[in-house]
Amino acid sequence: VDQPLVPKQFHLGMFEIGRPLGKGKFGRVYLARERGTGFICALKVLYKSELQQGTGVEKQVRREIEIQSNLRHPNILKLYGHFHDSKRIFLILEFAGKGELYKHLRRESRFPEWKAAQYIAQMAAALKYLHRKHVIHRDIKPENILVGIHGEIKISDFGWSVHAPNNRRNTLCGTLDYLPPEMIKSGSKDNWYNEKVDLWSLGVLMYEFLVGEAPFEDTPIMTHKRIARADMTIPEWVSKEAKDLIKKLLVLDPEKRLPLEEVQNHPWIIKHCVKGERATNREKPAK
Ligand SMILES: Cc1cc(NC(=O)CCC(=O)c2ccc(F)c(C(F)(F)F)c2)ccc1-c1nn(C(C)C)c2ncnc(N)c12
Repeated sequence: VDQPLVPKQFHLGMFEIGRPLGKGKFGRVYLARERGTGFICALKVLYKSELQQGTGVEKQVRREIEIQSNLRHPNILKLYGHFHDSKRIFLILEFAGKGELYKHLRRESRFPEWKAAQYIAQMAAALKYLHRKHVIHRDIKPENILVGIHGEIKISDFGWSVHAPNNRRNTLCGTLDYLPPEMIKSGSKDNWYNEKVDLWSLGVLMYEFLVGEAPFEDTPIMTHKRIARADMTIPEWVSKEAKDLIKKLLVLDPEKRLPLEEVQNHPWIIKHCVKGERATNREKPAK
């Protein structure tokens, strides 16, 4: 694939800044076009003052950029490069033409099984790629997923949370819904660095795609309790194949969760994602 944004040294003058796309997690995001090639991208502006000061973070930022720059997968938001001035860090990222997945989910309230299956298949492929590179996402949720111009999903903010200054704040303030049992139980944290945490969150994501709300959604205290017991009910109108896959991912013992290869070969995925006669009829013709 030709890499349009090749130069190692970027600077602000190289870009025409377009409309603001919104506020991202750490900064403002603008549509931008690289003057030379006309390449469209998303430019994220972060204020150094907002990133925790102190040497630790600078190192982490560099490591984060290092990890993200050499990841290349169709379902992972590409970081093309970065540059900074005295006050700001600029990230040049892939433009996701259809914006935030969670907005689509809220608007449609829940996804039909064929669409949910396609998204979960893409997530499994992206997570398999990340895990092969020893990157654990640890923050899989609809808010961290964008949609590309062709409807394909793009995971972002990956690895970022593994290296993020895991001050309890951003873990506690964010939703508990997606945290696996091993991350809410106190005690040994070594399970936090096991990639199986992403399998649990994939199960939570699949449930939320199909049902429109997270499986353990409740008051924080109750969510905590219900996650620790994997206490959820799946509505009877969910297909039995989908129920089967959810139950094989939302398993308390990390070692017993269905591996990504088997997720990709699960009957529910095969039924909806294999092109041609076996795929069930869909609203949209197969691309
Ligand atoms: C631009 C954009 C970026 C991201 N993800 C990230 O930036 C991850 C964090 C990161 O890569 C990172 C890497 C190194 C590093 F040092 C730091 C640090 F420490 F400095 F913070 C952070 C997620 C989404 C969007 C986004 N947002 N939008 C609109 C919906 C607002 C969009 N609409 C269309 N296309 C889009 N791409 C977006």
